[in-house]
Formats: sequence, structure tokens, C-alpha cells
Amino acid sequence: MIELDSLSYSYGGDALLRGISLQLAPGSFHFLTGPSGSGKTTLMKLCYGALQPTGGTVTVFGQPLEEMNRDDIAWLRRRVGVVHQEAHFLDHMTLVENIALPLMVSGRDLSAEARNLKELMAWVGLGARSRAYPPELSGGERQRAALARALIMSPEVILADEPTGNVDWEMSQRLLALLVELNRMGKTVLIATHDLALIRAAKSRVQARVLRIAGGTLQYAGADL
Ligand SMILES: Nc1ncnc2c1ncn2[C@@H]1O[C@H](COP(=O)(O)OP(=O)(O)OP(=O)(O)O)[C@@H](O)[C@H]1O
Repeated sequence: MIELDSLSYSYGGDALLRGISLQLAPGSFHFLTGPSGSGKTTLMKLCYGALQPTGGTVTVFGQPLEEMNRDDIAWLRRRVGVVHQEAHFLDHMTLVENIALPLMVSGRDLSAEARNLKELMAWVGLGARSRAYPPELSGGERQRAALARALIMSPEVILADEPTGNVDWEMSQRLLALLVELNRMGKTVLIATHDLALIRAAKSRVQARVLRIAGGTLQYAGADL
């Protein structure tokens, strides 16, 4: 589904990532951990075509990233839902309008999607907050809204960058439960997180592989986590 082969990446100076090979198989669940600044967000960006590798290859849905044109990248973005570390919303639009934005941009008929949208809002527990404006949301509501927006195009893969970054333990468990449920529905999930307690909590719920980036390379973390 997403395959990295001997990937390296540099923002201009020394290589940040070196010789990284990884396969995200359909339906798999991965955590990506590592120190701050180790390259977790960068690795995710390489997985959805926001960055091109400086060495090695990234293949997404069977197509090498380097051969993709703008239309291919747009197609890829519909199939890969990204929950960004800092979710940005348009403050003058309601929450439901923000979440529906990707549908509008891709020219979908919103009236035909209304039921899906309502179900999605309810599923993330924001049914009653649909008409709220982004500045009125709590941290946990923003994180769930970011997840809903990543899901609106029904992606097959979900890449979530610190999806529980600014929320308390109870809310992080709720977000984790949503991501585990998505995985049970067959979606491929990768979560970047510093939160080792979250990873431990997930172990009883889902068969997850834990990856760790350190010193530019990727290792599978041991059972001591
Ligand atoms: N656009 C950029 N230009 C130059 N350097 C960058 C850029 N984006 C990130 N970096 C640097 O690359 C390194 C890795 O950043 P990245 O955000 O991928 O790390 P991370 O592991 O996700 O960090 P954190 O856990 O703090 O979010 C950092 O040193 C960062 O300063």
C-alpha cells in the first residue's frame, strides 16, 4: 500500500533520514515513535507526497511517487487521510463546513453527502457541535474534528501525526478507540506519537507494530515498551 525502499531525506544539510525501508500493508496498524526532531512528521510527509525523497523510492498504491504528476498526487491525497499535528480550520466557517470542505473542493454534491457527513460527525462525537465555529472548540474537539476531516473522503490509509498531542488521558483513549475501530473496518493506520503510554494502552486492543526513528534510521521497537 505504502512502501519505502532505501529512502533518504535531507532538508539541505546532513541527511535527516537514511536507508529507511518500510511496508505499510493493507489493514496494518503502526505506531511511529522517536525523539522530537527525529523526522516523524517528515517521514509521514514523504508517505503522502508532500515531500519527494532525496534518495530511494516511495511507492504508494503501486505507483512510484517520483512518477506522479499533480493529478496523481491529488488522487493520492484522496486515498490517504492525514491528521496533522496542528489542525488548522477556517475560523469563519462552521465545523461541519470545515469538515465538508474537501468534498466541496473535489466537486462532490453536498446534498448527496449530507447523511455521511452527519454520521461522521456523530461517530467522532461532534454531532451537537456541527454549527460551532473552530475558535469555540476545546482541544479534544479540535482533534476529533481533525480526524473527521481526514476521513471525509473515505481514505484507505490514515496517517495521524500526534493525534492525541494536546488532550488528557481520557480523550486520548477515546481518539485511540476511534483509530482502532477504523483499523477494524479495514483501514491502514499509522500514528506518530511521543506517548509511550498510549502505545502500551493500544497493545491490548490492536495488533500494532511499533517503529522508532533515531539517528536517521528506523528500527522496530522491542517488547520492552
Ligand atoms: N521545512 C523544513 N526545513 C528545514 N528543516 C526542517 C523543515 N521541517 C522540519 N525540519 C527539521 O527536520 C527535523 C525533523 O523534523 P520533524 O518535524 O520531521 O520531526 P518530528 O520527529 O516530527 O518532531 P516532533 O516530535 O517534535 O514533532 C527537525 O530538526 C526540524 O527542525
